Amino acid sequence: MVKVVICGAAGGIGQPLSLLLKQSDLISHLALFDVVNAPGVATDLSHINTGSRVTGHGKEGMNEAMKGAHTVVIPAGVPRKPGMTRDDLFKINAGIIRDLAEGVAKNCPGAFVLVISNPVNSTVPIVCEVLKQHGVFNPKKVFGISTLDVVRSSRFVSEIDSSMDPRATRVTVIGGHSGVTIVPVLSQIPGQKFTKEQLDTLTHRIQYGGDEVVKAKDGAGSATLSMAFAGARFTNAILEATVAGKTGLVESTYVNLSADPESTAAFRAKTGLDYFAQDVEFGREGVAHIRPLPHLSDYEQALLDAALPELKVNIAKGTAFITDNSKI
Ligand SMILES: NC(=O)c1ccc[n+]([C@@H]2O[C@H](COP(=O)([O-])OP(=O)(O)OC[C@H]3O[C@@H](n4cnc5c(N)ncnc54)[C@H](O)[C@@H]3O)[C@@H](O)[C@H]2O)c1
Ligand SMILES: O=C(O)C[C@H](O)C(=O)O
Repeated sequence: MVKVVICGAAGGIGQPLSLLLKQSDLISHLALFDVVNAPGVATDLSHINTGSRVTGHGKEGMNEAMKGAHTVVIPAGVPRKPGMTRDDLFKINAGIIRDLAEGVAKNCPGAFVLVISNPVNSTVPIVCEVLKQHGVFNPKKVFGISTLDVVRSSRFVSEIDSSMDPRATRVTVIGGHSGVTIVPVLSQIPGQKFTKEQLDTLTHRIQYGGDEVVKAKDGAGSATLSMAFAGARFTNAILEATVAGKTGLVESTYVNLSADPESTAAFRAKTGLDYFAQDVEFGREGVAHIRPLPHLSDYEQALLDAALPELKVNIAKGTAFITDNSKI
């Protein structure tokens, strides 16, 4: 039995993500949890003729939804409006994520937890700290989904150079998931010959792609459909590795670096960071290996240097929200 829970399943991301995951043959039970409209979304999806059973769980139904889950995907919380940063969402989303992480600790302590809710740089540390407090933290099983940065990179690169197939062009994106903390490693794309001007354009577009959508939606939220696509791609990769035992799957994702202490020791000592997005190889237990940093061009090294201070602040803020009672 493979039960996957979507928290925030009736939202802008939650609905299309649930639809995409309803198509997975690796899921036997899709449990949709939301404080509004979950039963309606679940009943609708339950008529689709794929193998999984779908259940809906409203406001009081978190424990029931999470009981025995294999994987918990979290797109719950508020999205940005024009003029806001992701960090501006912390005030509301931090408490939501803390409560959901409590639910994981109590109901499915061994589950894989995939965090979409922003600010990802801080919400992932919140989840990890809550699980630590309950004595059930396994760093190999908690992921911040930064796949949308990778998806955007592949697409935007192909718009500048039409010889690059957006489906086949894999771009490693390191750092975090907000503005300057998003560091695309474009120099590693085989055969790339971008000019400095193209690199500037591409890098800015990848770092601020989220703002492009927020602006275009003009107050009606942020990326939902492209995020659902990215979230389904990431969740399917986790399921293929952990349920089906498929090897060789790699995604850039934001993780606690203690998931692979050996491979990340030098980087942690140099930067003092406990969380970072990097290419991760998946295995039966989740993180099998965090790859060493790819070779960075001088241009990318400067981007990384600019990312580190903000990342550090974001991580400390999420961590303190759980560990420092004066911050609650
Ligand atoms: N990681 C990424 O790349 C990425 C991309 C896009 C959006 N996001 C983030 O995802 C989050 C959701 O975005 P959206 O557009 O789907 O928002 P939305 O407002 O459309 O949906 C959020 C849903 O969460 C539900 N919710 C709120 N509190 C809850 C709780 N305690 N338990 C369960 N459900 C709860 C709401 O009822 C709503 O249905 C935002 O924080 C947004 O910034 C992240
Ligand atoms: O930009 C946002 O607030 C949503 C998301 O993080 C994105 O990158 O689209």
